[in-house]
Amino acid sequence: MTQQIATNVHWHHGEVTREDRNRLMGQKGATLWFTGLSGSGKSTVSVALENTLFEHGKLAYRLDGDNIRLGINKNLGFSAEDRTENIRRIGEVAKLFADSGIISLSSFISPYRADRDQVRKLHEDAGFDFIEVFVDCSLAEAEKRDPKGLYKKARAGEIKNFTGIDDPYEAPENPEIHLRTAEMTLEQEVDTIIEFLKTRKLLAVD
Ligand SMILES: Nc1ncnc2c1ncn2[C@@H]1O[C@H](COP(=O)(O)OS(=O)(=O)O)[C@@H](OP(=O)(O)O)[C@H]1O
Ligand SMILES: Nc1ncnc2c1ncn2[C@@H]1O[C@H](COP(=O)(O)OP(=O)(O)O)[C@@H](O)[C@H]1O
Repeated sequence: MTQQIATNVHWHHGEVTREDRNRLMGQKGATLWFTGLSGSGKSTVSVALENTLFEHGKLAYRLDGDNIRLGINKNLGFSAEDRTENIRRIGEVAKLFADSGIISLSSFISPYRADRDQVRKLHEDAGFDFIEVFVDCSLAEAEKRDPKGLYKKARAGEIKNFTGIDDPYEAPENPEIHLRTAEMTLEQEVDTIIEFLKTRKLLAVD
């Protein structure tokens, strides 16, 4: 947990409440957290889900590893410390999205269980839904797909500390949603998530 350095700072409350925003949006702000190996399908599933939600008048916003690392987190690499800081910052951003009434789709390898649990706590302590989605396929399958050619480079020693090759991935023990992407179609994966969101009553407000 990064220490608070600035002192004498306090959260400033507005007059429009979280519930007001949710009513305006006709949905409940929440965070879906996609975790899995590179090439497991995190981005593919979140893009398809965003499309389906949009078609149904629901607003989601994707926070994606590569995109975030080109901007807000461009000063971070892939050491364990930097991955932890990457996830910490994204967790805070996702929480702001949840507060705004938007459903954020956060797709990061997020290899460390403790880092994901920290983001979960951040959300749940503030009363936000945090839905961990384990995007699961074997290393062999991810390597066979190799959509960006990164496994090939990692095997050739051109990328160091590559998750699954010479860096760890700690699988979720109790994710809300478990997608086995070598056995399910993309459509089944999206349906599974939509059903879960409906069960949690996140796609409507009373
Ligand atoms: N060493 C190493 N290990 C893993 N991944 C690497 C590495 N170097 C670059 N990349 C590319 O960066 C993407 C992963 O970034 P993340 O922010 O999701 O990583 S992490 O959560 O901080 O572990 C990852 O994206 P995805 O393939 O979409 O997972 C890769 O494109
Ligand atoms: N059932 C499936 N779900 C998701 N992706 C799949 C599936 N079957 C095959 N794929 C392919 O696997 C690759 C996953 O890549 P990507 O979504 O970029 O993964 P990640 O974001 O986890 O790195 C894509 O080329 C996608 O077409």
